[in-house]
Amino acid sequence: MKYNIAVIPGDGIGPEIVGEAQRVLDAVGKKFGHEFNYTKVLMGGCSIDVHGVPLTEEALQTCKDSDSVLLGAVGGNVGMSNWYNRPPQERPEAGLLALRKGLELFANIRPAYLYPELKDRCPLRDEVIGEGFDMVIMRELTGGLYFGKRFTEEVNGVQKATDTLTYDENEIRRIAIKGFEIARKRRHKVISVDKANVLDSSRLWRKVVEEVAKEYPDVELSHMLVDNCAMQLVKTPGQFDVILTENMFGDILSDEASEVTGSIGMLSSASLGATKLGLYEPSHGSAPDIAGLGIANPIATILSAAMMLRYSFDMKEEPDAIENAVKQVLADGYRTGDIWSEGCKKVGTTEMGAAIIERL
Ligand SMILES: NC(=O)c1ccc[n+]([C@@H]2O[C@H](COP(=O)([O-])OP(=O)(O)OC[C@H]3O[C@@H](n4cnc5c(N)ncnc54)[C@H](O)[C@@H]3O)[C@@H](O)[C@H]2O)c1
Ligand SMILES: CC(C)[C@H](C(=O)O)[C@@H](O)C(=O)O
Ligand SMILES: [Mg+2]
Repeated sequence: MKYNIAVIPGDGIGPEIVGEAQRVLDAVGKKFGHEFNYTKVLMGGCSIDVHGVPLTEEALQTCKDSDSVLLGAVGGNVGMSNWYNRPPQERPEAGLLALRKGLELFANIRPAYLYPELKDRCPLRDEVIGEGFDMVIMRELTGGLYFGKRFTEEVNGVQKATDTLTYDENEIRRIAIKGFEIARKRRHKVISVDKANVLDSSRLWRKVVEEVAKEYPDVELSHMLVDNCAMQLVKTPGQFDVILTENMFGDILSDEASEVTGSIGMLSSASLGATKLGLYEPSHGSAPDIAGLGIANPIATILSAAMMLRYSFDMKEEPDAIENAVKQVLADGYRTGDIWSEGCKKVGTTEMGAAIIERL
């Protein structure tokens, strides 16, 4: 089969990690007889430098016309046109938000799994980790604060900035359904995270999630306030199976969960909508502090490519093969700097990619 993939290397470490994911996809294609065709798309700071905007209409259209999209990361305080000093809607990150919205990818799946081999990289004590850590954050991705009205004004000589948080019941219902569906394939447990003790949007969230839960009697639902959740993630991480939450809470909690797995360099993600077209990207950013050094961990991006094969292309053996190769590489002691510990082989980005391909 032939598949057309839009590839967005982006900024910072983006091109380095995406390059490894593409090499892994090529190896999978060769092994299983698939053809992956790539179309490179500019998005983020690199697009600002060339086109003056973080995402052009043509770039968005190329993504819409593809079978799936693979993304590295965007942003950073570098670039010819000084990306950081631009207003939010003109910054590299605005390109990413426009892409998610433009492709209507409302469901962001972020799995956080602690490989037994990385237990010593987890900052939590053994008795806290207990049986291990294997959860998924189902994050709403096209609503909430990120897409509300925002403006800065001067009122009576005082600077005032406003961001609004809005959800309607349909937006909540469709992400809740995705959360319960994924829980059905896992340990049948959803913890819905909100701030219903303060926010109207959270009260509606809770009400709609409870309605949806009635259709899933085999899935246990409980609610947790977001501040408590941030604490519980490091106190009793094993209690979580699926966290279902809104956009901003999911952004913050997924970075926290990533550290429990040893490094944000391990956290993959898939963004899905109503069709098979998905966006696959690591949960981390462009890591400007290590860009160009050849030391970034490509595993999150490689695991995101595996998610692409599973969710957009309905493959099974192929993503399993990638995931097993990653497990094997870790068991064989290969580590990039972010997950390295005494006694392991420290490798760079390309060596890690090559070691995974060897084990495919
Ligand atoms: N999806 C995206 O494109 C995305 C996601 C998050 C942040 N960003 C952007 O990235 C820029 C930098 O953001 P930040 O510094 O807050 O977050 P970041 O995730 O880029 O980096 C945080 C820390 O984690 C490390 N890190 C991240 N990925 C790594 C990897 N694969 N291997 C090893 N170490 C890794 C970095 O070196 C850094 O120390 C900002 O402009 C931000 O908006 C983009
Ligand atoms: C870069 C930024 C807009 C993005 C987000 O907040 O969604 C990132 O932090 C992420 O987690 O994918
Ligand atoms: Mg984030």
